[in-house]
Amino acid sequence: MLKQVNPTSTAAWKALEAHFNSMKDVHMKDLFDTDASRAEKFSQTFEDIFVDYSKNIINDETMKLLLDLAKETGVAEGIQSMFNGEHINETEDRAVFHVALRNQSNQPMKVDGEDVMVEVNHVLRQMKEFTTKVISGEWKGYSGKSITDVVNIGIGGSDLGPYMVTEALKPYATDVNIHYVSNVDGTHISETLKGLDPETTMFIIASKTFTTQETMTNANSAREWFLKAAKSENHIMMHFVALSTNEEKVREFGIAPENMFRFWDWVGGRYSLWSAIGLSIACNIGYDNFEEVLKGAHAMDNHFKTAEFEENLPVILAVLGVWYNNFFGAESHALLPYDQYMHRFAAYFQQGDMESNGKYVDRSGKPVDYQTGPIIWGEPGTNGQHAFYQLIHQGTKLIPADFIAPAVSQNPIGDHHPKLLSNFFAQTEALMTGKSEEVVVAEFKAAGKSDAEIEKLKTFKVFEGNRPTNSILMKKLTPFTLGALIAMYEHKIFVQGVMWNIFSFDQWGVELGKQLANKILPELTNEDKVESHDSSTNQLINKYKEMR
Ligand SMILES: O=P(O)(O)OC[C@H]1O[C@H](O)[C@H](O)[C@@H](O)[C@@H]1O
Repeated sequence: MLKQVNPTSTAAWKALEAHFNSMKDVHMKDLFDTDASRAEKFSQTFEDIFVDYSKNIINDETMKLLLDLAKETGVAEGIQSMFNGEHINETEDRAVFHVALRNQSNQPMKVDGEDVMVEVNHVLRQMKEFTTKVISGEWKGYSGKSITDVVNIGIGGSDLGPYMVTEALKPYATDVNIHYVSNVDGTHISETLKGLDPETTMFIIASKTFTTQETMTNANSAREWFLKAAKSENHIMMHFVALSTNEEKVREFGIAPENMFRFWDWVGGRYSLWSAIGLSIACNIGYDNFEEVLKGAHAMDNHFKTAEFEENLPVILAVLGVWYNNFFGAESHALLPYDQYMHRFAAYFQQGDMESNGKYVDRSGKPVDYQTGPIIWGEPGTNGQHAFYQLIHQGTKLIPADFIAPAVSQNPIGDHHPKLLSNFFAQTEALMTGKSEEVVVAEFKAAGKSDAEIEKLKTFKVFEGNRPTNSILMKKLTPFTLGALIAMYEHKIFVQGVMWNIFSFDQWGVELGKQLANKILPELTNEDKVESHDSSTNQLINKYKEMR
């Protein structure tokens, strides 16, 4: 079990508060000027991933105290508890065992005394068999044609991970086209089905619970669309498979058990791309590449489990986040991949991080009196530069950011990649060094501006700098590297949750809206005036009924 420690009650927290007072006005530029070994010291390599975290407002003492905080709050014990399969998701009384899904070592991993690897490997074999048949064309649709298009219907954890990964690994895609439908907005499925042929389309209904309104609605519409052409319900088995933990509901929907790919309650939705939920990934990039993703994650799991905190990438990134979140008062954290293929990376970790650590009640059930999870956001570079970087450079809010890029482009045309990476390096440099008034004035003078003009404009052109960034450089965005990168962020989130004394693996906060939507839905289907809500909600519902 995770031990309960209020982080603010620890000796390390108190020491960090005092230390913060001595660091808050320090400029990183001075830290670099006075320590030639700084970049090397605050960098860490893992396989093909190089992380430079030297552009943070930290010194040796900061890192020592932050790692002390991790130790005092029980991170080492927490890691052990997770890998031991303990029920650390206490409010749902479940283990948190996605690490078993990518356990490529085949060492037994037990939950409640049972080795889960037998079933995990069984489902992986089932996935391999299925995807090999689909990709090779051996799997035939009802009219005898091979499958050309696979549509994954799911939402949240049953959509974001597979969608992000298939986008990120597009260069590895086979001829099977992949589509994702998540939104209950009829537009999403309608637009997706346009141009698809029922004879050659396979639907993957991905839902851990198999009760999610959006997914079931989309699945039913897909079924109708399919049956319109296929006519007979007997044909469903050739075109619909299910990924779920809920066998009964899958059967009720009309999907045969042999077309069901199982996973288990110890797999959290937002940590499930490694499970059967990854079937669309394997259909798209092939099973062997999917296995490479698992291998990369497994390698990161081993690093996380065994590396000293001083060299432990997820731990280092986690404590840096705590530093800004809890001492500098930063509200958000930006993920900025300089790789177009990673355009869904921030969206994926919005769920990963915010659904995990967006909690104001601690593990004892009491409201916290300190900040927990940050707002995660971001867009791929260089698009973000031309949109929101102004605020990162000169706004009033501190926004720590991770810059992520591959050294080798999958599309090395002309000088695109050096240009892309020159922007990455320039932005992180500029965010750190800024631009002083002296430099601004000198530039104006060189351009022949008058003293009056300089006086009028100079403050607008000054950059304070001292904006913290982590630079994550990988050799190439391969399935293995992506797997490791995702696992690194997953574990970062876990470490932060332990340090904040919250439960990172439940998500009660999404329930209320769902409940109310279920209450409102029947009110929308009749002509009665609605009066059962607050006046604003009544007004909106009645307005909608008037307008439709
Ligand atoms: O996979 P499903 O059971 O359909 O759940 C899909 C999503 O539903 C909810 O929104 C949960 O908060 C998410 O964590 C989950 O990923």
